[in-house]
Amino acid sequence: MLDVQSLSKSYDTKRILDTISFTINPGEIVGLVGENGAGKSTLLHILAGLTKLGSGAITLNSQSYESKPKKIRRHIGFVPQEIALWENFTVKENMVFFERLAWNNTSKKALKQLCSDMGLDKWDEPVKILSGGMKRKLNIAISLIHAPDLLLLDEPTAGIDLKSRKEIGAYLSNLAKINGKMILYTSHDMDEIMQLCDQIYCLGNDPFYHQVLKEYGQQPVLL
Ligand SMILES: Nc1ncnc2c1ncn2[C@@H]1O[C@H](COP(=O)(O)OP(=O)(O)OP(=O)(O)O)[C@@H](O)[C@H]1O
Repeated sequence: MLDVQSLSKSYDTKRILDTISFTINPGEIVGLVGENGAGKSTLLHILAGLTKLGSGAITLNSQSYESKPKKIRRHIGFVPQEIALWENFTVKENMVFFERLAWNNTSKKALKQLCSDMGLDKWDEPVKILSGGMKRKLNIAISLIHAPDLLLLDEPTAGIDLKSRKEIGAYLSNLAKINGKMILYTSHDMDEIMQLCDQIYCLGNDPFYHQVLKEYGQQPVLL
């Protein structure tokens, strides 16, 4: 379980996250919504161990971020908003490159299977010729190489077509429901969030988002 208690974060004097608390259970997909600048990426970066928290406490499977940061990092997969791939390398070369940086050893066969499970079958093609949707899928596949328990996705379907969105959604659903992963997901697409997520949290005080959530039949859970 991911347990976030009274987490706050400021940049200079600007308070971005203000004593937020929530949990994510194994098998659960949580959607995070909110206006631009509400702090969604900041929260994901803190949970990925890339940005220091200001105050509060976070534990993953009962281990504290503060006392076991390196150990915790092994159990987290993070897909940033920006696609981060080697454009001149093939899909296979990207997977092998990132596998070497991972903590566990994964065979090429298993890496290829990871890609094809996600509907990415261009194993020997250079990344630069892939569509945006395929690049997104590869980014997600890379984040899963070390078999993390917690997967953090920052707008993983931004700018991609409906079919790829559906494929990614189905894949993430299986990861949660069959493999028991915890998934935290940001998106500006409310339909997608509604379809995919078991729980929706709203960051920030913009009444527009509270209203939209109500229109979708959701009592907004405000962080
Ligand atoms: N490294 C930083 N230094 C100072 N301010 C920052 C830094 N990173 C983010 N911010 C500020 O923190 C606030 C929250 O940014 P963040 O990117 O987390 O929002 P967001 O909800 O992810 O927005 P979007 O929906 O546009 O991606 C913004 O005002 C941003 O300018």
